[in-house]
Amino acid sequence: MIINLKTYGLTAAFETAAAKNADLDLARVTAQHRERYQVITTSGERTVTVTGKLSHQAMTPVDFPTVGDWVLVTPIKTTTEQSVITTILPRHSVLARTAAGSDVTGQLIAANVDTLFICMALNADFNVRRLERYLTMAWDSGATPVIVLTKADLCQDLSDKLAALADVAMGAEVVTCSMATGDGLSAVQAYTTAGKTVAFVGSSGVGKSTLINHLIGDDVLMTKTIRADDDKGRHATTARQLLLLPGGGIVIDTPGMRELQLYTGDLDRTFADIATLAQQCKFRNCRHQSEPGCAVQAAIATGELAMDRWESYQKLQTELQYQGMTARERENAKIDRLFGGKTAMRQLLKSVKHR
Ligand SMILES: Nc1nc2c(ncn2[C@@H]2O[C@H](COP(=O)(O)OP(=O)(O)OP(=O)(O)O)[C@@H](O)[C@H]2O)c(=O)[nH]1
Ligand SMILES: [Zn+2]
Repeated sequence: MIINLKTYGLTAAFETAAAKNADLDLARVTAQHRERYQVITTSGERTVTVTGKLSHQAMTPVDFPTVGDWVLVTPIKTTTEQSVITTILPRHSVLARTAAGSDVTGQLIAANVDTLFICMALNADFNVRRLERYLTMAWDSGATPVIVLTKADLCQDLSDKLAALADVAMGAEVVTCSMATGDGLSAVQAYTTAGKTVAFVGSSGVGKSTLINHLIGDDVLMTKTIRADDDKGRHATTARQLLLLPGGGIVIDTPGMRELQLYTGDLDRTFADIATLAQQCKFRNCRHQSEPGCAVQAAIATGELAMDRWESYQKLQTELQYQGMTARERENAKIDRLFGGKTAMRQLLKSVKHR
């Protein structure tokens, strides 16, 4: 079977770039698992690594392939031969994160994304300042941002919110949708046309997975629903990190995108049960570890407070304490990390060269 790589987003520019090395196979990276990459070629999927030369010459993580990259791989002529990536073709967009507190380590999250959906829910999550920040960074990545306002069914003052947005949209188009009613799904689909690569960013819980599942279709949606209680479900669904949509578009959903989501909620409100318990601890500054008279640990012991709930609270709390920054600073820092983008990456490369 011969696969038409245009289905996977191949454009004339990449085709031309690849033609200079006719002895190599053109491929797109569909998933990454540490040093191993899953790629798609005209002859099907392959698991590959990078050549020693590429690895040796790489100065920073941006020199390694990432999901969405177009690469050249060595052909396989015998069944025992192992195909390797020799070249990464120039990227037209790159989503990256830079490590906090360090300017030399960065990590790519995805490459060659055409449309970046910045998702924001039309409930308490709605925050114009945050959106502004996301947009600035998104334009820097090379991808075209589209603002997707989710959960329209929960919104009573849509026109007010749209008016507040108008000032900061910076030329980005705005789409409003609700997956509860299905309204606006077709407006999102209008961007996921044949050969176009899209990705979704936004705070946790705004409805990205729900939207992606609607784009993929009912079958996948069902599997996801069945797996909702299984905390391994997420990994199962993201094993393939570049997905083809039935309508012809391509979605990139890498674990890296998920890991860097912003938690913007109010911890004490989201975890009111834990806040109430904490007030009953013997010591006011109880850290709820092994202090005597700790009501939180007591509740975990009796099962009144589920361990995984306590763990997710701690995880979010750590996130909120992120280097002792204010909520605003922390949020900005996280967005900066998510959208290291070209500018940051260029600086990153420069700083390495100057060592
Ligand atoms: N009312 C309403 N709820 C929605 C809508 N879309 C999603 N939800 C709900 O919002 C919750 C979070 O949705 P997800 O799709 O998991 O959100 P996410 O952005 O993928 O969040 P993470 O999984 O943390 O990355 C789920 O309970 C959904 O059922 C919507 O349009 N309206
Ligand atoms: Zn305590």
